[in-house]
Amino acid sequence: MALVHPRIHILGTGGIGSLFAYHFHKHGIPWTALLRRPPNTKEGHPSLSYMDCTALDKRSAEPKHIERIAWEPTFPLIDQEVFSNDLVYQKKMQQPIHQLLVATKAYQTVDALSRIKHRLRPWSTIVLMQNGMGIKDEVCRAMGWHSARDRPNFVQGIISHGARRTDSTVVHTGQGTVWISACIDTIAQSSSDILRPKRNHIFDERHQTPNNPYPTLRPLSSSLRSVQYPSDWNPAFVSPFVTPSVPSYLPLSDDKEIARLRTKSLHETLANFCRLSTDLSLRLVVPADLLARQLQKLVVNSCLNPIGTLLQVPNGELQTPKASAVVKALLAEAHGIIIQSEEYQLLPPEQQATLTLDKLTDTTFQIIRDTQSNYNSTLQDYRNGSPQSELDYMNGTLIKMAQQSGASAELNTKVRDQVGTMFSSPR
Ligand SMILES: CC(C)(CO)[C@@H](O)C(=O)[O-]
Repeated sequence: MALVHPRIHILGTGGIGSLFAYHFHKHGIPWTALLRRPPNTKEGHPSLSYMDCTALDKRSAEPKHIERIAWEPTFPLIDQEVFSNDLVYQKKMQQPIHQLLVATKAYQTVDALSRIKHRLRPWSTIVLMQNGMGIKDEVCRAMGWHSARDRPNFVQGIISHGARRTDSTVVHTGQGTVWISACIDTIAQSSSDILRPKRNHIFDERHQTPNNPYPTLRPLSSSLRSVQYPSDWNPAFVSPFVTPSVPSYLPLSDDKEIARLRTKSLHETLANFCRLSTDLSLRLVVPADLLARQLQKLVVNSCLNPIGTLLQVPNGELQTPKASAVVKALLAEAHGIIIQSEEYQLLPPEQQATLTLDKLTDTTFQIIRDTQSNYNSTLQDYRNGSPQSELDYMNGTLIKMAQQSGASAELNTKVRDQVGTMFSSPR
């Protein structure tokens, strides 16, 4: 029997969301784009083209087309009028989402997720693939997911590929890497367990070597494979007047059953992403490894993005003596903040050793050299007219960490506020 891959829903179909969409399509993984409004196509079916501008081989720059992609609107403004009496549409809009990739801007996440909250279950798996930190906690607070039992699984990703979407074409502009890991629920376990992956059913670290330091996904046990997701669609609920916030499934009362469903969904989601390992240099890492990489990226983004944005220059210009002195001062402050943070304290010594000031400085200036002709993403957002910057999830996260530990965040506050003023002024 052919293997059926569970469907992935994608929220945020800009460059990164569409890059994943193309690769899911290539690997036969069904996916649905959740769009703000019905796509504007003559045929009534959207299409997506993929253009690889990262390869030297000119032939690969030929666009590859995907026709008739599945889509669902999430913002039923226009749709309310068009579809409010359509029972099939109503039914579709209530169906549970088992796997969700979130690739919106960090500051759009809560609003976008709140529109599909009624379709998420405690065993759904949400993959956050965005810049910055602190998004998961903000989402859980805003959705009222206070206990490990109500909230879905979370997977955190870090991506360094460059991609942009123009109309229906996604252009892969820079080869990079994707790192993903499960977020182990901090409520369910004591803090010393959080980053100890050997205790869970997901990672297999037996075959790691110095040349291949990555764990593999444990095979899904046959007992979990046979677990069925509750079929929660009750046709009696099909009504044009269904209120999305009313759950249309009978909540499960058995904690063990919920835990089994969660493990199955988490595993299936990671397995779907791992199918893109070769195409997108995607690496599954243990949670401690991912957290260390997130902290490193947080520091790089918090020091490079605001200065490049305030000066409105490409990354390479940050090597001038004046600009690099400011970047270095920010780096010193950011380092002082992270080493006093709760997150850093959770890391094992080998991961803490990757976050010294010298290493962070070397990495930041290496990235500046590697991306010298690029404009950083915050400056691109500014030039594209975004109403808000993602710095609240970069420098803003460092400032929150500093408030908790009592470290100084004077410079980070200053640049965050200056960039905030820039974004709120007319362009
Ligand atoms: C690495 C980076 C700073 C390069 O521009 C990128 O993460 C960005 O633009 O945000």
